[in-house]
Amino acid sequence: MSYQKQSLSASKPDAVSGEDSILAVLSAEPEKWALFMDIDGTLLELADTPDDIVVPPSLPANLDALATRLAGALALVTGRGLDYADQLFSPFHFPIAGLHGAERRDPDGSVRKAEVTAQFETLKADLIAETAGWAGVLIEDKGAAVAAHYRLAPDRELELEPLMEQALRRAGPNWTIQHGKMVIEIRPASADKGNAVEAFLAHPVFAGRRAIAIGDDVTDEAMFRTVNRLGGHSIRVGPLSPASEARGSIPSAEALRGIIETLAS
Ligand SMILES: O=P(O)(O)OC[C@H]1O[C@H](O[C@H]2O[C@H](CO)[C@@H](O)[C@H](O)[C@H]2O)[C@H](O)[C@@H](O)[C@@H]1O
Ligand SMILES: [Mg+2]
Repeated sequence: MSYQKQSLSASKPDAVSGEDSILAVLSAEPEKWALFMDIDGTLLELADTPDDIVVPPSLPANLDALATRLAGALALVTGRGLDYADQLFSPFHFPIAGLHGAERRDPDGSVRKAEVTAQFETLKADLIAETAGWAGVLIEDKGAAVAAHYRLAPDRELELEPLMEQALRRAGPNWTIQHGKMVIEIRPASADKGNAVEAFLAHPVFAGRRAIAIGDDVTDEAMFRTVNRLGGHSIRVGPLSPASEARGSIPSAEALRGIIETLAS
């Protein structure tokens, strides 16, 4: 398997050099690193709808073996709801942040969930009703967040934008808009993926380690900025882009799973 090698943090004298790779770095000194990975588009290929994703049967156990090698310093950081994302990797339960950072389960098992107000429940029901006739548009109810997907109806993006902006005004200041791949979401404003990474790093299992964050989308930029600031490595799945603050890249989810499998064995 091949993957792009980039100068990951050239300005830092102790940084991993451009000739190194995530594989080499993690293999050489697993006790020094903490790994934060996004799910959709990063560990898994994107699918037409949220429920159509496929988790390769070997992935959960490979993640568990890698987590063991990192002494537990591996977390999933996703826009999915925590419970939904968690069951994808059953029977394992990794430290996980859901709803783009608003929900979190720490290594000690303690769970922090975002509050769903009655007003937000009404708003979600209204969004479902308002888009009922929009063929291909899918409203994903994630509890304290809601996503309007238009992957199967790309022409609807321009109509969904004002609809979601209007819904955000109804939701109030505790929520914010999150754009993503063929999706517009309203998520809790309380935390982003960067905040989630920092919260994990404060936990004894992760503390003192340098962070590697791997993601593919706009929401992952928050954790890229955080790990860059903290002297870690930011890796984008897909080509490097001037629009992204990621400093390294891996070509595909399949390539990442290959790296995980190698590290797990
Ligand atoms: O942060 P992530 O783990 O990458 O989650 C981001 C969103 O992923 C899901 O939507 C995306 O993947 C779907 C399945 O591949 C795809 O159909 C959709 O177009 C993508 O936007 C998920 O449904 C969202 O809730 C996540 O926020
Ligand atoms: Mg993603």
